Amino acid sequence: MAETFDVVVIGAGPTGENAGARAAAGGLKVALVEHELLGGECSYWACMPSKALLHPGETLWMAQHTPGVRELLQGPLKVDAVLKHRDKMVSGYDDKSQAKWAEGAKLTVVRGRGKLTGPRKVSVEGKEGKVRELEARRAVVIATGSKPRHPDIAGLKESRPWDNREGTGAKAVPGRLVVLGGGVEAVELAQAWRDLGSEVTLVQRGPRLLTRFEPFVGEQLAQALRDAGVRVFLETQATKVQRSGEGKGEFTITLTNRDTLRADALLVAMGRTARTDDLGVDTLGLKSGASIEVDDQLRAKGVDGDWLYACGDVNGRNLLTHMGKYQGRLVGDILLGKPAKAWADTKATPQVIFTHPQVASVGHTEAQARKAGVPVKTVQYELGDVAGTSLLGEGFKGTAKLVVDEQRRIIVGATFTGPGVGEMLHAATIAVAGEVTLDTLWHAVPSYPTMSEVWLRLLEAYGL
Ligand SMILES: Cc1cc2nc3c(=O)[nH]c(=O)nc-3n(C[C@H](O)[C@H](O)[C@H](O)COP(=O)(O)OP(=O)(O)OC[C@H]3O[C@@H](n4cnc5c(N)ncnc54)[C@H](O)[C@@H]3O)c2cc1C
Ligand SMILES: NC(=O)c1ccc[n+]([C@@H]2O[C@H](COP(=O)([O-])OP(=O)(O)OC[C@H]3O[C@@H](n4cnc5c(N)ncnc54)[C@H](O)[C@@H]3O)[C@@H](O)[C@H]2O)c1
Repeated sequence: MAETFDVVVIGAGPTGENAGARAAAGGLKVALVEHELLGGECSYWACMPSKALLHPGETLWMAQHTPGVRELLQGPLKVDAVLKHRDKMVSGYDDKSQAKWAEGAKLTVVRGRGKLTGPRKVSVEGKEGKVRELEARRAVVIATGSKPRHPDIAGLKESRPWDNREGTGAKAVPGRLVVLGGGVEAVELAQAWRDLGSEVTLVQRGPRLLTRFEPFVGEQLAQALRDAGVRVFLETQATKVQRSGEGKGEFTITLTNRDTLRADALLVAMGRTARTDDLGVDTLGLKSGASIEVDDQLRAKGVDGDWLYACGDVNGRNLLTHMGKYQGRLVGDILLGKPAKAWADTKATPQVIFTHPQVASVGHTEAQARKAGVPVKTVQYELGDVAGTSLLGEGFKGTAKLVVDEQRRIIVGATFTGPGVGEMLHAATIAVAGEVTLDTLWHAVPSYPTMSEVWLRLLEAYGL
């Protein structure tokens, strides 16, 4: 006999937790199904550990630019202390505190692997093989996240390389690390392990790093990584990977430019795919292993009856924790009968890359806005020319760029590079999501002497 709930959520990452908690707060009876740790990839093997590894290096970098402080510095980071800090940030890979939170949020946690067995029906197989059948009166929400994509490179899979789990969780610093990929994960983890003393080589197939961002971002970051001692190969790919010692020894990586790299660890950071294999979506006519396409109400396209929702990484709209949480909250509201529609994830998505310098962006790049037919005017200003930046540290640089819809006189995109710019981003997110006109922004006066004064300079450069 099936256990009945109003809503069954499969996957208890940040997205599933938010969807479930929102629905439960409104009075619905919610089951939250999880087969690993409550908190998902983000809490244990992605956002939290990577930022815990990056922050000490960034603090050191800031200190190295600060007269009176840099003279006090003695030597490199204390590796043991940084790794201990990382372990604390992932709660020792234990989800006890998350389970307590779920209880407080009135969620019924069902441990095991969830699988759709028909409309509104989910079967959950626990570790010991015991199966529980669940039935949802209102809806099933898929929030199963994503997993690393390993391209078809000869010998790669057999060599058992690192993915984000080892890349954020390693217990020791590899002497030589090769990173395949030039996206967000690649640059952050290349930076983190370099800061901790590894000899890092990054191999990117594209002409620059971070190709989804404004071109100056990738160029500046490649330079910053090189200055930090990372070897950066662009327009290069790995063609073959070999490993000695029965999959435990040294890696040999052959590149398209005929170079051969040798390494103690190899990190694959080449994108992610939706976790929909073995989920039973094929029984509903959806493609197993592919993202679940959704409408703006996060309803799975191609499934009748308004009962199947998908949010977070699994729908492929935006692979970011805060956007998954946003979608989760919207689904919770929709299930409570409130009018809600996702639009921030197509026009006002913010993202921070925690390298040093940081990268922060929201909305469209210039190229994306032009492609969307927006009448574009752009303005750019060097962050180093703002008084607040020079006070923050000697020789700090960076760039701020606004993409403006000239007709509506609103900002449709903003990008910043520089020290600590992540904390400056929310002002831009408010301007983009709120469609605040430039004439109103002129009266949003930034404090002196902060880096935010770059807003004034950008508006002046626009012509205000
Ligand atoms: C190295 C790295 C660093 C990152 N850093 C950031 C960052 O700084 N900021 C940011 O915004 N984003 C970051 N991201 C992206 C972020 O991790 C994801 O966007 C986020 O985890 C997505 O949340 P989710 O809940 O959709 O999926 P997940 O966090 O993947 O959670 C899905 C959950 O579903 C469970 N599950 C899957 N299948 C089943 C099943 N059949 N039955 C039961 N349970 C199941 C999984 O065990 C997991 O707990 C990073 C990613 C990586 C790889
Ligand atoms: N701070 C953050 O917000 C943060 C940090 C890490 C990851 N994330 C998110 O996690 C997701 C995954 O990150 P990611 O860096 O793996 O993905 P990504 O899509 O950002 O980058 C993938 C990289 O792999 C390369 N690549 C893909 N296929 C390839 C192939 N066959 N051969 C050679 N190169 C190939 C691409 O050129 C690109 O450089 C992203 O959506 C990202 O936004 C976010």
